[in-house]
Amino acid sequence: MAVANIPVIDISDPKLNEAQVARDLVEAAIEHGFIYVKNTGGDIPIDAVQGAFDLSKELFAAPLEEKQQCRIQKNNMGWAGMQYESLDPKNQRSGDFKEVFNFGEFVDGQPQQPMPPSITHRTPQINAFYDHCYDLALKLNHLLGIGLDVNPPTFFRDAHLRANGASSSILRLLYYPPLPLTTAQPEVDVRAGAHSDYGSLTMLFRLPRQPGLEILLPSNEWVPVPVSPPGTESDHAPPILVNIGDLLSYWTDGLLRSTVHRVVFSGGENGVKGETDTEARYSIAYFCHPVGTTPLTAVPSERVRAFKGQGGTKEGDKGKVLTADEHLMMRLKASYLQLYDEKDK
Ligand SMILES: O=C(O)CCC(=O)C(=O)O
Ligand SMILES: [Fe+2]
Repeated sequence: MAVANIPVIDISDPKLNEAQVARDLVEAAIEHGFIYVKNTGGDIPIDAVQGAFDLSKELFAAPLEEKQQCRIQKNNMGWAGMQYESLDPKNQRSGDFKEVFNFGEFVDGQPQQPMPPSITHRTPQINAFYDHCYDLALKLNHLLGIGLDVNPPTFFRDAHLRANGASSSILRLLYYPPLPLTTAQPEVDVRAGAHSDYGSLTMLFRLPRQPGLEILLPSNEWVPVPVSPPGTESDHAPPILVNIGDLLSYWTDGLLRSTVHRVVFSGGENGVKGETDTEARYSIAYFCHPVGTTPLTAVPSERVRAFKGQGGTKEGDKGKVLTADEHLMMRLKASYLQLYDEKDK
């Protein structure tokens, strides 16, 4: 079966030509909205990724009461249980078949949401992994600035610097239990409903042989995104999957593509060869957001300007410049109706 034809890019080899890598990254962001970033350990150590998955398994195995003490709040931090979130409420029969835990930005090494007591001893490890993701996200934002000839090329990177203020960036651990084979659950249809991400960009870590992610092509066809695409099978770890979020697409007037994706029970023969979903699936996403007060003003890039001139879109644009936080709030309200309805009354 067809699989997504997403380019694999190596951004960590110091011998590579930075300008060329940046152009390749931008072309992939324009055409696909998704990019595989080779995971050589140069940016994020391989054992840090493995350690984060081990921690995730420990966290989701913690007693339910511990997790319930950390329920997700309006600040988008904390734990959400099975079928709480519905990423595609109009088309789903039931909530997403998954549990998640969202970590907000750490402040002076301290988490900003309650932690299940079983994993508090691992706080420094989560903090360190968060920082690795932050550093890589800065690098990617810088490369996008270079590839788009933004003046200055640090335009996007600077908008993400912690030194300039707090952001809504989130490190999210995801756990998708297997579908019990013995119980007929016709109401369970999807692991994560169709959606696009809200932030500037997302970095996704997956485990070998754990399929399920699909993207929607412009032809309206769903195709799987293999964990280990051709050419990466013998790497020490699968590539990090990077995708452009709604905010960066909005900011660039739609030039960079925010692609709709979902996680399905892909089942035997429909899946990618060598990948199976009879077991629990774990993934880790880092949702990168600019500093909350960043105004999403016109991007100083000829390429972006020319695209806007050709009719690029800015959904929701009513002449008012939104800040990064205002843009996020608009998107969150749509998928956490339950939370916002209860609290806004
Ligand atoms: O688990 C995955 O592979 C993707 C999750 C995802 O798309 C999300 O949480 O936004
Ligand atoms: Fe997503």
